[in-house]
Amino acid sequence: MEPRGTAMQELLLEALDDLDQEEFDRFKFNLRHAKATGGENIPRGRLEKVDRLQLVELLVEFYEDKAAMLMVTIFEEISLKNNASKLRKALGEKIQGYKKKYAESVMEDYQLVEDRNALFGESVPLDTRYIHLLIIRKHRLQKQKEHELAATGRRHLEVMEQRNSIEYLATDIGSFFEPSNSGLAPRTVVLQGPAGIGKTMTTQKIMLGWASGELYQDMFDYVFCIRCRDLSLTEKASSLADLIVEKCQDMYAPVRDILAQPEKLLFIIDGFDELSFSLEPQEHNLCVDPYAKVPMESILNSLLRKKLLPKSYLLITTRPGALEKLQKCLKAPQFTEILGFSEKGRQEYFSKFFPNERDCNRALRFVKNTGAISTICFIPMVCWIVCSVIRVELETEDEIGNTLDTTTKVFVQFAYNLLKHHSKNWQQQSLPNELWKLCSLARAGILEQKLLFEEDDLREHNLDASDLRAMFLDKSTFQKGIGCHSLYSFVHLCFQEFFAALFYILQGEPKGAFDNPEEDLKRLLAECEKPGKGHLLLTLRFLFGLSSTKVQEFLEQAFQCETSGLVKSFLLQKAEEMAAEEPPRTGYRLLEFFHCLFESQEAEFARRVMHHFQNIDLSFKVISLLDCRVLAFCLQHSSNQEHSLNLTYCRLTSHHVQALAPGIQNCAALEFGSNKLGNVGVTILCAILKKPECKVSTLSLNENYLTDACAQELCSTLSSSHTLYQLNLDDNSFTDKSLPFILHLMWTCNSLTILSLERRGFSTGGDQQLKVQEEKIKETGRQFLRWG
Ligand SMILES: Nc1ncnc2c1ncn2[C@@H]1O[C@H](COP(=O)(O)OP(=O)(O)OP(=O)(O)O)[C@@H](O)[C@H]1O
Repeated sequence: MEPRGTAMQELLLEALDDLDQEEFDRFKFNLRHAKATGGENIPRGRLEKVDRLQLVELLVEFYEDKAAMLMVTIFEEISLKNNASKLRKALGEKIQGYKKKYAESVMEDYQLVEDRNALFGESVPLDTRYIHLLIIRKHRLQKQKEHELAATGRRHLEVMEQRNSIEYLATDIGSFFEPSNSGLAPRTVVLQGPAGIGKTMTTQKIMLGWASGELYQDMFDYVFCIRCRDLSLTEKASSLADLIVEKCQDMYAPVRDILAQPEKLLFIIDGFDELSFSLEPQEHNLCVDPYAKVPMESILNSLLRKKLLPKSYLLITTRPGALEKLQKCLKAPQFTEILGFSEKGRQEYFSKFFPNERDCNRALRFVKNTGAISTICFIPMVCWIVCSVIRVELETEDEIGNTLDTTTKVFVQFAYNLLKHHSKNWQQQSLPNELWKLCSLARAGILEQKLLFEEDDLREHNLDASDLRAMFLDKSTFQKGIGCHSLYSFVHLCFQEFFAALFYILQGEPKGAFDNPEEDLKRLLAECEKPGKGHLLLTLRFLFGLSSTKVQEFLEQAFQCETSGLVKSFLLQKAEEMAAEEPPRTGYRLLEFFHCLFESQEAEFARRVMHHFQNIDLSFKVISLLDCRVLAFCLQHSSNQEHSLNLTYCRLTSHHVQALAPGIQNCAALEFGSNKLGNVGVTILCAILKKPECKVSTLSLNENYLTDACAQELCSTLSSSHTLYQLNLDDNSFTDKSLPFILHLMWTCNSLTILSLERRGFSTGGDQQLKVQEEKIKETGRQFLRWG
C-alpha cells in the first residue's frame, strides 16, 4: 500500500492557506462544534494555538477521509462560498484522479494470465488468450411483447405463453445489466456454469475491460472483484469499507467518496460455490452499515440480500450445484449461463495451442473424429487438458488414443503424461507414495472446503519436498501484517477434486488416520448427500469415473499402484440408494446423477438403477452435447424400455439428436418440442425410429422449424410403426405440400390415435381436405382424434 495520503493533506493545507487570519480563526471556532458523523471532535484545548499545518494534521487524525468534506461544510457556514467551491472542485478532480489510479492498478493485476500451455506457467496477456464464450440469458417475455411478436408471425410465442414464457437469448459480458423487456435493469446478475467453463476467466475479462475503458464506463465508477476462496483467509471482523481499502491496495483510498455513490459500484463475487459459510438469513447476521466491523460472512450475506448498499450492482458466478443455495439469498436476480466455446471458438483455441498448422489440423481432426472428445471439448478447461494430452502424443508420434471418452479419463491421461515426462521419482518406484500424499492433501481440503493451503498443511501431508508440488500446485504470496505469507492451491479446483477422488481409489499405502478406507469412503458418500454439500459433486463424479474397471487397470499399470476393489461395489450401492430417493431427483440434480453413471462407463450401474426413472423431465434446462451423451448412455443400458424423455425447450439441435441416438430407441415417449432440430435432426431421428427395436408411442416435435421435406421423411418412416399412438407437430413450417404425406400417415399407421397439428400453415383448401379424410378414417371405426 502506498504511504499515507500526503496528497489529501496538501489539498487541505492549500485550502487553509487561502484564508486570512480572521477567516482561519472563524474556521477554528466553527470546527469546535463540527457535526461529523462518527468519532469525536477535536478537543477545544488542542485547537488553540495550532498553526495551519498542525490543524491539517489534527483534521486528518480526527476525521480521516471525512476531513475535506467537513472543511467544505464549514467554509459554507462561514460564508466562504468561493473557498468552498474551489475545495469541492479540487476534491472532485482528486476523486476522478483516484478512479483512474485504481483502474490502472486493476489493469496491472488483471492483464496477464498464466500461460498454461507452457507447463510451468509464464504469463501472457489475457487478451491474447481469451476466446469468446457462448453466454445466454434467461429471458422472461412480457405478455404485451409476446403478442406484438406473435402478430409478426412468430407463432411459437403463443405456445411459450402457456409455458412460463421463458426464452434463452444470446448475450455478452457487456450486456449483463441491460434492461430486460420489463424495462427494469437487473442489479444482481448470476453467471452460472459447470467446472472449468470459464467463469473466473470471464470475471477477469470484465475487470480488464472496465479498467481499460472498454466496458461499463458510464455505468460503474468502481468494479471490485471478490474471490470467494480468498475470503476464507479473512478470519477477523472487518467492514465493507475495509474490504474496499484492501481491494484498492491503498489504505488512504477515498472510501467515503467511493461509497457515497453505491449505484456506481459493481461487486463481482466469483466462485460462490467455493464459499464455506452457510449464509443463513438471520437478522443478526445482516448489516446495513458499510463501516460496521462484522464477520466477512455478514458482509457477503448483506450484500447479496441487498441490505448493504442496496443500490450497488452484483455479478455472482457459481457452479450449478450451489445455485439453489444462492437463489435463496438474492433479490430479483437475472440468470445467465456460460455454455462454453462455440465450434469456431474451439478451433481458435486449438490454433493458439498448436501454432504449427499441421499439428493443429491433426489435433482438430482427431477431436472431430472422436465423437466422445468432441462433446466434452466445449469446456475450456477440458480443451486445455485435451490439447496437452494430444501434444504429448504428437511429440512421441504415438497414435492418439481414442479411449478418452469421459472427463475422468482425460484427467487421468493428463496426470499420467505430466508424471511420465516430468517426475524424477518415476524411475524410483516411489511415485504411488508421492501421488498418495498429493491426493491426501486434496481430500483433506475438499472435505473441509479448503482451497488454499499453508506450508504447514504441505508438511502435514509430507509434500514439502515433493516434485509433485511444483507440478500440480500454484503458489501465491499474500501480505500478512508486515510480512509475506505463501499459500498454495491446486492449479485449478478441478484438479483438487480429481485428486481427492483418486485418494479413495489408491491403496496399499500407509493411510495413517485413514486406516479404515471403507469407513472413510462411506463418510464421503454420506457427506455428499447432506444439503449444502454441492462442492462435493465433482469429486463424486470423478470417483464414479475412477471406479471403472478399465480406468483402474490403467492406473495400476501406469502409476504402479494398487487400487481399491471396494469402491465400485460401494458406489453401486450408493447409486441404488440415490435412485430410490423420495421424492425422486429432478432437473440438474437428476442430470448430475446421470453424469456419475456415465463417468463410470459401467453398464451395470445404469442397468441396476434406471428403472427408477420412468419419466425423465429435463424440459427448460439448457442441455449440452455431453449431457445428451450421458442421457444416451444411461438409457441405452437401462433394463427398462418404457422411459419417457422430455427435452422440451432445451435448445436441442441436430447434433444433440446425434448424441442422444444410442439411447432414444429405449424410450416410449420422446418430447422434443420447441427446439431447433430442423431437417437434419429429423433425418437422424428417422434413422432411429426405423429400427425394429424402437417402440416409440408418443413423439412430440412441436415448433422445431420443420419443413415439408421433413414431413415427407417423418411420415413415411412412421407409416410402418405399430406402436406410434400420439404425434404432435404443432407450429412447424409446413405448407399444403405436406398434406399428402400427413394423409398417408393417418391412413397407414393404424396405431396412431392422436395427431396434433395446431397452426400447421395449410391453406383453407388444405384444411378442408384434412377434415374430410379425418372423418373418413373415423367412419372405418378407428378411434382417431386430431387437434388443431
Ligand atoms: N474464454 C476463455 N478463453 C481461453 N481459455 C479459457 C477461457 N475460459 C477459460 N479458459 C481456460 O479454462 C481454465 C478454467 O477456466 P475458469 O477457471 O475460468 O473456469 P471456472 O468456470 O471458473 O471453473 P470452476 O467452477 O471450476 O472454478 C482457465 O484456466 C483457462 O485455461
